[in-house]
Amino acid sequence: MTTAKPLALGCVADDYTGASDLANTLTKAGLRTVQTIGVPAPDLPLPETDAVVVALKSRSIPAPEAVARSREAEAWLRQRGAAHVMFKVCSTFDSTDAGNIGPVADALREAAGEAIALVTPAFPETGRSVYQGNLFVGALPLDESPLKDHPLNPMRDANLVRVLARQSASAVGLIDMATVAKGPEAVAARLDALAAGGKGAAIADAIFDRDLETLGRAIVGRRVSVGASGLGLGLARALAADGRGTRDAAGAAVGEPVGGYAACLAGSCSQATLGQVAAAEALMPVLHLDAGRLLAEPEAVIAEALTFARERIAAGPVLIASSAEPEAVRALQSRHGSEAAGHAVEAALSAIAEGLVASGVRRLVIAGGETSGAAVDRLGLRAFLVGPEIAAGVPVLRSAGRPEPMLLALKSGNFGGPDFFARALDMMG
Ligand SMILES: Nc1ncnc2c1ncn2[C@@H]1O[C@H](COP(=O)(O)OP(=O)(O)OP(=O)(O)O)[C@@H](O)[C@H]1O
Ligand SMILES: O=C(O)[C@@H](O)C(=O)CO
Repeated sequence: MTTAKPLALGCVADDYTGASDLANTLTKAGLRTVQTIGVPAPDLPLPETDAVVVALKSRSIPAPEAVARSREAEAWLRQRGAAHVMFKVCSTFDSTDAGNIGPVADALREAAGEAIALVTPAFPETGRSVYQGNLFVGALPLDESPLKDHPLNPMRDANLVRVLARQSASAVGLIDMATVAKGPEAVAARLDALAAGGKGAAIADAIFDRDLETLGRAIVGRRVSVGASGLGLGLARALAADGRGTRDAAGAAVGEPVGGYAACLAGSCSQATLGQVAAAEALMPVLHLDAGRLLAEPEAVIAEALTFARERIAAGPVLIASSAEPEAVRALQSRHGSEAAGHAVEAALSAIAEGLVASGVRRLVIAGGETSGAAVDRLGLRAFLVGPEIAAGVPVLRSAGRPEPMLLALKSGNFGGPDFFARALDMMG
């Protein structure tokens, strides 16, 4: 990576859509940002940038591997001058009692030589708020939201002090709203008091962007933090205010149209994505994959999906979806196991992505974090420049380091409105 000035901010994201979400937020807040896929190889030419988000696919892998990959990314960011490294996690705190938020946060805090790390997934733009340590998705506590049915990590407890403590070696404290409302100095003092009392992590309340700006100002001079894009917003605004940003950062040029065909893939089973797939039926040909048959005879299902696409993409975009309602997902998982079913479907969708690109697709919309990660890895994409925002948390991305550029949209499962696929394709045209 060739960049002259030291990075204002380094970020390590635990999935690709989350990385895009954060890169979008940082760009809008005034930091020119590049998203890389993994730690970039030395030969990867990248523009001068204020921030780098290193995207990993580490949310649902064994914790020791997630820790190793995250520490490698953190070290790379420090070498490029990042004084602060933020570990980007899901705004719905997607994790299990095995991790990986706790183990990775512990490791990055230790690597940074910090006594305590502030942690908050609050992201008001998408309706995520934290109060008394409890995470709300809209008006619902996390454990009453659709996230309770997540295929890989169903969230069954809204109290993040408890959730993080179960997966962390650190004792976990709380920075409550009353403290946040007093301003950054009060937050910093509370952090130091918790550290003195033996806490290694502190869940911070936040409901509005102003709360995140307070948190950003409180920790911008420290070396590590953990959060979703809301905390990224707070840090970016603090850094931009200190002159560390770029005036025209928002919506970095996506460059000339990339041409080629367009296609959409959906592996997310979130309620938002299910609604988007349903809305797409009126706009483009949609193929619903039979996940049960896909596990039994993947090659046949992949070949049929690519035939479906090849017969139609010259006339316009198509959508290929494995997305299903929770009860259907649970039925498949009960027969094959959650991880095995998930990984098999991801592998099939990534093979379809490869076949689509081989058939001339250069504009690709993908719904789902794990699904996006599998497809981007299969396509060998190495980095992205951040373009205009399609929907909250989802920018247009232009591939970097690829002979024939592509445009992508990597949509977190819960993000976007019913017209997301249409909006994305329109902005990538
Ligand atoms: N019909 C299905 N039955 C069972 N599992 C499925 C089915 N379709 C997709 N999956 C799996 O469900 C998981 C969906 O995870 P993914 O991260 O892609 O979406 P998401 O969790 O909604 O998005 P995000 O991580 O951005 O919130 C993947 O492992 C995918 O392979
Ligand atoms: O923070 C979020 O909700 C998203 O960026 C995400 O991480 C989904 O995988």
